[in-house]
Amino acid sequence: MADASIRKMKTMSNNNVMYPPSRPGVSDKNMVSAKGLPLKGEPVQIVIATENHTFDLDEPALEKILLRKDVQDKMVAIVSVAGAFRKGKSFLLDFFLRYLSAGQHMTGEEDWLGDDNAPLEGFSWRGGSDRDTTGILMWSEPFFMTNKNGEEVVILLMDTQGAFDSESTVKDCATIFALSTMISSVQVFNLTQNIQEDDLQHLQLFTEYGRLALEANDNVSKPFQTLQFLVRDWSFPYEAPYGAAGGRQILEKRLKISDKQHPELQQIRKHISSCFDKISCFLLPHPGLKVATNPYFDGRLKEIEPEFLGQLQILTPLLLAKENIVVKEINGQKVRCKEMLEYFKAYMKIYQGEELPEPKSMLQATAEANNLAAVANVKSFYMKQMEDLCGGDKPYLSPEALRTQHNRLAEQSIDMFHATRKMGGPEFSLAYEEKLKEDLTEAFENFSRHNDSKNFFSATRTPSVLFTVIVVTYILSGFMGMCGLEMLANLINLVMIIFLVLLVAWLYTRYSGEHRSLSIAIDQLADLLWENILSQAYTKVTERGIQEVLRQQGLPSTKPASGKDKKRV
Ligand SMILES: Nc1nc2c(ncn2[C@@H]2O[C@H](COP(=O)(O)OP(=O)(O)OP(=O)(O)O)[C@@H](O)[C@H]2O)c(=O)[nH]1
Ligand SMILES: [Mg+2]
Repeated sequence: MADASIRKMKTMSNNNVMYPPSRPGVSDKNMVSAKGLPLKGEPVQIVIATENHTFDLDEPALEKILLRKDVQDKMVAIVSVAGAFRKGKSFLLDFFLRYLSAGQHMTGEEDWLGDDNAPLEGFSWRGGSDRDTTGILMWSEPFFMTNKNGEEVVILLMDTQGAFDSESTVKDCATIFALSTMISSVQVFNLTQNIQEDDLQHLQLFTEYGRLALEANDNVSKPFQTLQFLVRDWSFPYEAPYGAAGGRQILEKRLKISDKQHPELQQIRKHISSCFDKISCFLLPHPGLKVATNPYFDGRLKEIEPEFLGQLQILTPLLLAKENIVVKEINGQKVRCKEMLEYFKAYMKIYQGEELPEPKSMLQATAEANNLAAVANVKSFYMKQMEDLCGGDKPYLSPEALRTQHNRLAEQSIDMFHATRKMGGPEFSLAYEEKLKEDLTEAFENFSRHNDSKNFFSATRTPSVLFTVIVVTYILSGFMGMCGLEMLANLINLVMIIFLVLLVAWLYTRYSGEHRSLSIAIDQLADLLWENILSQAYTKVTERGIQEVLRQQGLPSTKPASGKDKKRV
């Protein structure tokens, strides 16, 4: 209640006096329902929108509603209204409140709209172009009803933050819509004037975000229950009449799938149909200019067009009458209030966590897709060229030649990436270009390794090293034996046997493909011996051999100049 008052004051101070004040009603002590009875309850902020674009659940506030003694064990029906901002969602919910509070005292088909001069109160609503509702609010007072199956049901009303205002990101809008769709048994999708293709696209994006959170990807069970398209200010009653029948007509037209349609359009429609158990539509007339443009309009009936009120009297029972109310079900099980609290907490956690991908704006998503496709295309060009050069069955290529070819192809690939038309501009593409360069370098390293493995000498390095050690130790042990150094000879013999065993083990692992870690360890040992001892000895021996040949031929030595010599030169 205090929050609502603070919010009211904020709205008034943020926006000029030109704007009408919020009408939370709750702060008015003398708030009365249409029938003259006090409207019990207040809007409670249960999901709070924070400044850093995250949402927090006010658990104690929600517990206060759902864990009330007379409520917690009863089945629950949650009706939510969601859609773009400033389109009369909260205003509509206040009529739902009137219906439900009058229903507690109604005996039959009475006029629940009530007094012509009573201001409309309940959830905060107001005129003006800036957003009003933030996060998610729930009416504190549950309404009790016995449905057509004789089950006692608690009805809760939920108001949501409007989508597409200038302060919310795509993720914010998707989170509120998805969360309210997951929580509610009836989601009213509030639109104005028509059902447009972009409305369907947003619905697809938001419901997919919700479906992802539920992990209901089996495509068999439908993740959500009832979706009620509500078209406000319907201006073509001569084409489709106001109300449910006209709604059905328009919905059929908009959700029709035909073979002639582009697959993308078909896919949107299939997706929406696969998400909800029941989809319907209702066309509401314009409520009149006073409602839409008068800043001092406070919701009294006498200023609203009778045609609008007439249709409202049809729509409201369609959603809230005991024969129509939809009990919340999850996985085919009817849910009680106290269970709903747990679901609420669990769903909230998913949206607060990191595991869901971030929904993006259409341009950003398209630009990302463009750039990724360009990277993939260029990479496949590079891979194909390199495969032709040094792939699987191609012979060994000198590392220098391979690097030259790589440099040439990498340059060509980057040029190709630049030349590909991509959305998002050069700055956006920069990160993808960097990634492409990294990928090409990594691919080149793999090609190089593969090429090296084709080199006979590097392929036979391990057995050669092991064999050399065996021969040297054999000769050495013989020599030591001849010198009478039996102990040393035995020790060297032991080393020889160890290396013999290593050689056999290496041959076995290479032949069988088993114990690969042992093979890698032996390779590493061989590399170590080669790099630290044998290669140096080998270089020295070959160098000395060359010098000897040159000396015999009477040619000058090719020995590298020492520090002193260099100075002299
Ligand atoms: N044209 C038109 N205006 C309406 C209708 N219903 C309510 N309004 C007006 O729309 C304005 C906004 O009403 P709200 O109920 O605060 O709208 P909202 O969708 O909750 O707005 P946010 O909370 O900002 O998302 C008010 O001035 C209402 O008088 C309708 O059916 N058609
Ligand atoms: Mg609102």
